[in-house]
Amino acid sequence: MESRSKAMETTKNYLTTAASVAASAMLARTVINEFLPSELRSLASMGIHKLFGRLSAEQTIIIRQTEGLNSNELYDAASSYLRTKISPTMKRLRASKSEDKNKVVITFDVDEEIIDIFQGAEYKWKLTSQEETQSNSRYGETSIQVRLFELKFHSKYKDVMLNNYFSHILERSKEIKAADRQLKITMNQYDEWHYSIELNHPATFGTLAMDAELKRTIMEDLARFVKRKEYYKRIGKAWKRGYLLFGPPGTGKSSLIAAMANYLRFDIYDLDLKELCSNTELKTLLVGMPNKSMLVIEDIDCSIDLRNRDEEKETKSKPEDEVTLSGILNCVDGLWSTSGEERIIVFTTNYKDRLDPALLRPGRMDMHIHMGHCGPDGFRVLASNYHCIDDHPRFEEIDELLKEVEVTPAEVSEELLRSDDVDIALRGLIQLLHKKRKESQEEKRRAEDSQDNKQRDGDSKQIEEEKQHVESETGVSDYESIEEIIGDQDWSRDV
Ligand SMILES: Nc1ncnc2c1ncn2[C@@H]1O[C@H](COP(=O)(O)OP(=O)(O)OP(=O)(O)O)[C@@H](O)[C@H]1O
Ligand SMILES: [Mg+2]
Repeated sequence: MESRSKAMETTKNYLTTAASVAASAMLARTVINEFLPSELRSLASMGIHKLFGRLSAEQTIIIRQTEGLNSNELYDAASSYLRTKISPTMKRLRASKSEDKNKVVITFDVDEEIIDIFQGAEYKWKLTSQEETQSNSRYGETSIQVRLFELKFHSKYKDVMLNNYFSHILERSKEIKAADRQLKITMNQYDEWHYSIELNHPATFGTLAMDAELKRTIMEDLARFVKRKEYYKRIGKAWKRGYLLFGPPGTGKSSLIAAMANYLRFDIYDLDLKELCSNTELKTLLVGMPNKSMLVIEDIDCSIDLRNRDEEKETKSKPEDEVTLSGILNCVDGLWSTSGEERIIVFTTNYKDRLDPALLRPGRMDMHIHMGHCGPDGFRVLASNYHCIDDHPRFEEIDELLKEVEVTPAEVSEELLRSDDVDIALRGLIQLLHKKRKESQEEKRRAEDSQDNKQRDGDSKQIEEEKQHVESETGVSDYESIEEIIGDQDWSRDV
């Protein structure tokens, strides 16, 4: 009896150890032969054969939280990765939040299973926990709980798993961690990246009011850029991309920069050129920037005189005591930071026409983005941001006004924020649009009047000149009388 239960227990243990299925099969056959009546033997043998056929194809890999004293990177990566695979059908989940993060993290609990499909193969994950004894010189033997993942898969996918699946998990977990990371904005003082603060700008492409088509183009451009490491290598170009944002104040240039950083999960390096004394200092700062970061130079037209490159050439003999346009161009062309990769460079300006054509030349800044006044697309986004509405009886009227009136998204936002009551807020906006329309009509009228005045001034000046000319030629001082004198004469021939 004792030997029988021992044999059964051994069989059970073997059954759970997929790596030793062949041995288990042999043992099971022995058990069948020894303990089952002959008529049941053939039936049981067939069943066991099928079962082991299936099990022998299944392999299990154990991924422990720690290996000895070392933490296991693969376990951490799998934890992050599997978090993204949690499905609503799972019965037991765990929730946690640390004080320094403002997010609740959901993970799955011990004994829950997750099935993941990768490159056509099925991987079955289960989190388990087991008690182990640990000897310690101080406390002697203590028991600890060790977490581990059991990963089961068909043995034919073993190579795929070892070569691709684990690296996929490690790669994805890096991305997930990057997405969870708090973004920073770093500023320079003189020639050093001096202090960083958390970037908590809430702008995203979703909340940005701009032409829908332009928004889509920018998002696609960014997404393509980050995927193109190999492409840039192949064409021999630094893995960088430059954007020039231009438009009047309050049209969302800085908001777009924040949206780009939030979208790519890149830190921002906000460079104040006025803090710098030379191109060398500029180089030092660029070299000190990490990968996956965004260099931002706002109001580039105000930071440095970028109008006349010829002047720069003329003063070339001067010591390098300022940041020059060619310094900036080198930074755009990526000459000083060929070691760095995955960089975005963004310049902003309110006045594109003040920039040197060298900076605007094709191939220099990859995309020129015009941030314009608020149109119907932009207004819809703002109405949804501030009042969670996507339609309202007054939208049509507003759309019509927006076609005529130049108003910035910042001005529209301000009106929408004035009241929680959407009707009051929209009424305020309509009043603003009417006021602006009136102002611009008056301005137009004034401009036309001044044009007329100029024309009139010009005419009277011309008349005055003609008068003086006639005076000097004829000695007659009264214009009326000149007309009388010359009468029908051919003036040009006479004069
Ligand atoms: N396109 C936009 N979409 C959403 N909100 C906007 C947009 N433009 C402006 N705003 C609102 O107006 C505020 C000011 O906009 P922002 O600072 O982005 O403008 P800017 O173009 O950078 O102006 P400046 O030229 O003065 O630097 C933002 O915080 C935001 O609330
Ligand atoms: Mg700005």
